[in-house]
Formats: sequence, structure tokens, C-alpha cells
Amino acid sequence: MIATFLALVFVGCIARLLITGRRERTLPPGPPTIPILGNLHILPQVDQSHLKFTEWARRYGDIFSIKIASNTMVVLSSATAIKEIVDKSSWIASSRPPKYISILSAGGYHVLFACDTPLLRKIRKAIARFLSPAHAMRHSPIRSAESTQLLYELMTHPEDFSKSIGRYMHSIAMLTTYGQRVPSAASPNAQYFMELLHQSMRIHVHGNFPPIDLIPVLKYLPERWAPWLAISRRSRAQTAALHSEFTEVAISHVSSAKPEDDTARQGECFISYISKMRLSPEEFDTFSYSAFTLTEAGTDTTATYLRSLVLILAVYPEYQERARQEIDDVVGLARLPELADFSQMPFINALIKEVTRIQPIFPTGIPHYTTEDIRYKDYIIPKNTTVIMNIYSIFRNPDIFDEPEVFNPERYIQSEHGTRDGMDTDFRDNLIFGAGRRICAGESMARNTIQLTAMRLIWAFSFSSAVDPQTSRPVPRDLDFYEPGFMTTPHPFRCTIQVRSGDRREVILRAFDDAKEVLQRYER
Ligand code: HEM
Repeated sequence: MIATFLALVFVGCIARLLITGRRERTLPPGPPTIPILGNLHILPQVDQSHLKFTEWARRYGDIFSIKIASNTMVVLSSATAIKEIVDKSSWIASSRPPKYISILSAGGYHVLFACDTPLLRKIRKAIARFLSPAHAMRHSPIRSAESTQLLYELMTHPEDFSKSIGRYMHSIAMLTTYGQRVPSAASPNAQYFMELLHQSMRIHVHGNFPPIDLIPVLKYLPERWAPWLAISRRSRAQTAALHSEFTEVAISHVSSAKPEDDTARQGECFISYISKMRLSPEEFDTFSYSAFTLTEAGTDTTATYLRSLVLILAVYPEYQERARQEIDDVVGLARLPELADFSQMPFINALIKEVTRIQPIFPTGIPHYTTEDIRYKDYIIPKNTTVIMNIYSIFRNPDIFDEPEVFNPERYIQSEHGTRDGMDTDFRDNLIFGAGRRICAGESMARNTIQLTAMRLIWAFSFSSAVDPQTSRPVPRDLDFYEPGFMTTPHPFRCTIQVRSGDRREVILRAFDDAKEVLQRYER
């Protein structure tokens, strides 16, 4: 009797193991699976996933599925699939894949990677209101002042342009969240922040650490055998300490601000904003911790975009020249471009869009996770499925874009979304900012910053390939000069940056001088 029972249990276990990894019939198609692993053995490294997913999209269609043991991933490669699944079922497609390591390193409250919970929803709502287009406009004066320091640095130390762009974006993100600026990239806190930011990205991005969520027993390893656990715990402590330091300063500014300072400081930073909400001390701590992750989200993204823009301007002198003509006609020589000028710059607008199309910052977006079953066409995307938006594949689809491998801003002059005739359906301008409820909260701020900075850079400088001191020839660069990854970043590159004329130099010096009064208000 016992022997029969044990035999049945054994057979049951084997049968279960054999169906583990098998694709359910109601799922979208995908690459053939093998027992137990599913597609795990052919899953690409994270830095290659946009390429492999694009190849699979061409073979299996705009929606395909991948099995990772018993887990399911669905990859969307069309604007329509994203709209129908992530936008329309937003309330059940807006969590993130649960990751033990995220909880260990950020208590589950890294806004970008946190699972959907009632408290997270409250935090995101506060962030979304704070960064709404109207609110984001309140940061215009300080953003404009910060950009004059960027121009000044590029004029005086052009070889450090990448560092200057990094400082500029970090300063804007710090001002937005903590009301404090970062006057120098060499400041110890700025350097420490960058270290923590890169550590945080390593921790949260899938594939860098062993698959603890797939093999939960790995959680219980002693730290000496599992350095990833130690790194994650340390990251949490380091982040909390730096965050407390920033918050203390922000709070002291808020409490010492006089009513007449309102437009200068009070109400401008996120910490100040949430200090006016009626939050319990515990809630305040969690909300304010999200300020740190907000600073992370705002720092590297826009900086990466601006570095791409510089690379592309240097690679394509003909487009640079056309953008210059446009800006010179509208702005002239006597002043810097302002955000209000942007509506008269169709070509620069097209250039900005084409830079994001050719090298989208997050080529496979940031994964979403379903909390209920979703029906789409004849498929069922089950609860607890990871949903990937393969933006790269959409932007490189020859059915949608003419010669998608070619950098050509002109396509956005010919049609609003740069797509072939009749292919505009369901396209929107902000696909690179994600979809549904988790769509980028900083979109408006990022757009304003990119538009203002792009106009000012093109107005002020000429960008060209660096000259090799050995051969005295320009160093050739092309659009493949990128580090593939979760975030697409140009490899560090040299570039020749020269101010376009003496008149422009004078305007920059005067603007930076005028901005100092605003900038100094935010220095501690
Ligand atoms: C070019 C610049 C930027 C790009 C391409 C970008 C892109 C993204 C993407 C793809 C997401 C995930 C959306 C999704 O899950 O569907 C995201 C989320 C987010 N972004 Fe951005 N972002 C940029 C700039 C910024 C800035 C400047 C800020 C803040 C100051 C910011 C704050 C956030 C936040 C808080 C989230 C989390 C939203 C959530 O999970 O609920 N981003 N961003």
C-alpha cells in the first residue's frame, strides 16, 4: 500500500516536472520549449535581449511568449499590442516582477522597480502630481539657470562634456527632489551618489545576479558565499544614510523659509511638497525615501539622451547645419534660445525624435507584471506574467519605418510619428516613456529639459569628430558606438566642441553671470 502510494507520488512529481516549462495552449506562440527549463537555456543576456527579441518578433509575431521554467514572459513588439494590453488594462498590468533582491536593497520602495501596492500607488500619485506638466514648469527658471552653467563648462572645458552633462542632470534631479543643487561634479556627495546609482542599477537589472526568485533557496546562503546579498544589504544602508543627509538639509530649508520665499524655494522640491501632505511619520519616511529613487530616475536617463545627441550631432554635420540655420533664423545672435522658441523649430523637434528612435534609452522598456488574467485576441496572458515592451523592435521595423537603420530626422517632417504612410495607427510620441499607469512620471520634465538644452547646445557650439593626435585625422564614429544594455548608453567618446562665435561667447558669459543669483540660492 505504502509502496503504491510512494510510486504514485513519484510518478506525479515526474509528470509535473515534465510539464514545467511547457507553453500553455492559450499563450501567444514563441520559441520551442524543453522540459523543466522552458526557454531558459536560450534566453539572451540582458544587454542582447532587444536584438534577440526583435529576431523572435519577426518570427513569432508582435506578441510572443517565453517560458522560464514555470514562469511566463510576454513580449510586445507593436504600438497596438502595447495600447491594447498595457494601456487599456493598466490597472492589472502595472505591477513589476517581484524580486527578492529589490526588497533587500530598497525595502520594495524603489519607485521604478517596486511592485504595485496601495502605498506605492499613493506615492506614485504624489510624484505624478508633483511632476505634472504645470508643476514641472515651475522649475523652468532654475533649469534655465543650470543650463547656462552647462554652456559655460562646455565652452571652458569641452573635453569634459560628458561629466558636465552628468553634473547638469544630477543637479536638476537634486533640485527637484531635495531643493539643493550640485555646483560641481567633483563634490564628494555627487560622486558618491553616482556610485550608489550604478550599484542600484546593477542590483535591480535582471541577469546581473543569480536567479534568486527562480531558486529561492539561494536566499538562505551565508553572505560569504553570496556576495550579491551583502551588496544589496549594504546598498540599502548606504542609500538610507545619504538620503537622510539630503532630507535633513531639505527640511531645514523648508522650516526656515519665509512666506515671501515661496517662489524661490518653498513648495518647489519634492521633500517640501510631501511635508505639506498629512502623512504619518512612517508614511513620510517611505514617501521621502522615494525621493531618492526619483533622483536616480531623473539623473542618468536625460544625461544619456544628451550624450547621444552630442554624438549624433558630431556624426551628422549636415543635420547639425540645418538645425543651426533653423535656430539662428528664430533666435538670432543677441540671446539664448528659450523653451517658448521650441514651437518654431520643426527640424530640431524632428532631430530630437529621431535620436530617440534610433537609440531608445530603454530598448526593452522597464518590465511590467500582470496581477490578473488579460485577454488579447485569442490569447490569455495569465496573472503573474512579466510583460516586456520591445520598443527597439518597433522602431527598427521596416514595415513601419522606411529604412529604419538609417538616421533620418526628415521622416518626422514628413509624418508626425515618422512612420510610413498609413502606419500611424496607435503610435504615440511617448513610447520611450513606457505605458499604462507606470508611464514615466518625469516625462514632461525630461521633454522640457531636452528641448531647452538641445536648442542651446546647437545655438552655442559646433560639434565635430575628435581629431586623433597621432594621425591628425578625425576619429570616425558611427551609430553603433553604443554599450548595449538595459539602458543604451554611448561608449565614452571624445568630440571637438567649439563655441560658434565671439558674440555667442559673450551671450553665454553674460547669461551665466546673470544666473548666479538664482543658482546660489540653492547651494548649501
Ligand atoms: C529621457 C529621459 C527619460 C526616459 C527615456 C524615461 C523613461 C522611463 C521609462 C521607460 C519608465 C518606465 C515606464 C513603464 O514602466 O512603462 C520610467 C519610469 C519612471 N521615470 Fe522616467 N524617463 C526619463 C526621465 C525621467 C525623469 C527626468 C524623471 C524624474 C525627475 C523620471 C522619473 C520616473 C519615475 C519616478 C518613474 C517610475 C514610474 C513608476 O514606476 O510608476 N524619469 N521612465
